[in-house]
Amino acid sequence: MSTDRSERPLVRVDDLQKYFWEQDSILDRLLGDEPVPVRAVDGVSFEIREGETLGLVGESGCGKSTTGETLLRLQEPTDGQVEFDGDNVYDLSGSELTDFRREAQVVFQDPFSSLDPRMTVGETVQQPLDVHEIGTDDERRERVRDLLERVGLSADQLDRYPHEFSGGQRQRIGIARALALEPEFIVLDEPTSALDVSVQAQVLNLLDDLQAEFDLTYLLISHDLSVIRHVCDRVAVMYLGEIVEIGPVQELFDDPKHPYTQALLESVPRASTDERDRDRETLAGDVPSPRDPPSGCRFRTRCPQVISPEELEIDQETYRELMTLRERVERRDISLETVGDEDQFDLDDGTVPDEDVPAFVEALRNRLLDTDLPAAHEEIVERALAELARGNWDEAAAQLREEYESVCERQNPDLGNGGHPAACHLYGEAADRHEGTEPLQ
Ligand SMILES: Nc1ncnc2c1ncn2[C@@H]1O[C@H](COP(=O)(O)OP(=O)(O)OP(=O)(O)O)[C@@H](O)[C@H]1O
Repeated sequence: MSTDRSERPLVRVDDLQKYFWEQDSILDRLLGDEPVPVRAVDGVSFEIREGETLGLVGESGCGKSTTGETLLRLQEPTDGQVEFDGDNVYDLSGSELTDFRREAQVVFQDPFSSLDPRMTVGETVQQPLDVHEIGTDDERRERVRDLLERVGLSADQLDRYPHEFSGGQRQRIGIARALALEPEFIVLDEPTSALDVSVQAQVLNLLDDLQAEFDLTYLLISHDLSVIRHVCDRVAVMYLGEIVEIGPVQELFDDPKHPYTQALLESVPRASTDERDRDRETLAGDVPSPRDPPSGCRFRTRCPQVISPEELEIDQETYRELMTLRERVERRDISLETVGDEDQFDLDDGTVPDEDVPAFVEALRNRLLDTDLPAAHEEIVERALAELARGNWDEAAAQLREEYESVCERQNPDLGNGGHPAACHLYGEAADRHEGTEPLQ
């Protein structure tokens, strides 16, 4: 947004974690199971430079809001550190904490629920001034009038209630309230997502003007790539509680490195049908649960560029099919009872009689895989499926893992440093090893 930016970080987030425990089911508690946390934010590090707008983008549920709220200390962290202007936010108390609460503000998505319906607009905007005991009564009222006019409302509207305003006007009220204490930093959490498209641009322009006028630094949380592109200086991309890529906005849009960023950019709706078909392929599958994220790279279960072991020499599509097969074996998510024609195989004790194993394996293989495999792989798969026929799920999983395990599931790639890092094995050591073998796409 602004052009006059310094490189000095105003906010420095270091390995921030926020886990939630409170949503364990009653059944879990009755059974006395160990609570399993929701790992909403799982070790994120980034900086926000003075005067810049950093965008935080990712699908719903990836931890954007929790990151914003935790770094403002609206939520206590599970671990990690946030420095604001050189001080660790979580160590602050007393007047230092009060100062931080003035300097760092938030604007929420939903102007309907974030404004108290029983308070007039004047009271809403004045409340932070009252709480922090800034100025005399007259000075506070004067400041509220100025603020309302500054955000494009009229000072005559002071005594009205939120329901008398449109969505865009209510968001302006939220912005005026956030500005009341002359903050340095504002977290904008989906500030325009609840607004009509025509109003969105006006509110974004207002935020841009205010940033220049008051030297503000923004963290803009949005799932909307067009908002990010038009407003941000740099962008951090989040997936399942982690930052997978961060870089200058233009560079990230022109040259996205992480397969997740590439998929996000390609999934922006386009006009032509062909493109839309492609989009569906690029971000296939559901986001895994943040209670039990995949091992290694968290995106690997949906990644179209998973790195296969070096010597395999099979294409990406076939490898992806084999990975899916393996995951199903590991989860025991294959119904053996329904293999073949009705009552063809007798599975009374969970195993197939020896003489039926070859026919069972053939029927199961044809049900599970669409692709023809090179002979060596056909053999490996059939051997593993024969273990299933004998009820040996763990052995089948072990055999498949030994042949097909990817570096992407063994190691979680680091984000690294520099101007535009991406947390992906395609850019790490595995990439060097991979060079010159199979094409990745
Ligand atoms: N108070 C809470 N208790 C338990 N789990 C929570 C809580 N708040 C958030 N979560 C979970 O943490 C994860 C991250 O949520 P968060 O709201 O930060 O994501 P988000 O990227 O901002 O998504 P959205 O855009 O939908 O708000 C989600 O799985 C969410 O269900």
